[in-house]
Amino acid sequence: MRLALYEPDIPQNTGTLLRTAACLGLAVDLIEPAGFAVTDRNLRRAGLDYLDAAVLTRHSGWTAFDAARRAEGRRLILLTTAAAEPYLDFAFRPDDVILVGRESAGVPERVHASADARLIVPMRPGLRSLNVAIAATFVLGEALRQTAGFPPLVPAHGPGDPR
Ligand SMILES: C[S@@+](CC[C@H](N)C(=O)[O-])C[C@H]1O[C@@H](n2cnc3c(N)ncnc32)[C@H](O)[C@@H]1O
Repeated sequence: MRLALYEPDIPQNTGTLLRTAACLGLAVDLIEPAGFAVTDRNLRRAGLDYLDAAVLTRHSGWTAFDAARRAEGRRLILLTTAAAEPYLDFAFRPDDVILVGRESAGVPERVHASADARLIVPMRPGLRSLNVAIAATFVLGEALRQTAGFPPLVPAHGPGDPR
């Protein structure tokens, strides 16, 4: 399972997602341009002291990312508020790429059309969207549950250890 971020706008969300992916053992594809300079300094300021544990691949743009994804034979699973299929009804595969859109505008039509599946986290009517990191976390949790992809549990912390 991989997580892909389409032209993210907000470094704090990218930091949250990189940290989440690092903790879950997921690689991240960052599709540029981003709305901020993608530097270690900016990502660390976004709360990511987990950067060393993150597996991050930067792509110069959509075309480069999509070519790499297709070459590896991975399905593209887009999370979008424009979907009709709830994510809980979908059968995930271990090598799927889960793609989230940019905070300001989601993804353009050609990206929408390239996806093998488009999934929604159901919401109450009249409300626009979830925070991108929250939406991704719902779906990654289900995808990892279905594919038995969570990291094995080992006793890592004592009660007084830093988290
Ligand atoms: C803040 S939302 C973008 C809203 C944007 N106005 C749009 O039209 O897509 C950022 C990203 O979070 C994800 N997202 C947010 N809420 C979602 C939901 N309920 N179901 C699926 N994805 C969601 C999508 O990937 C979306 O592109």
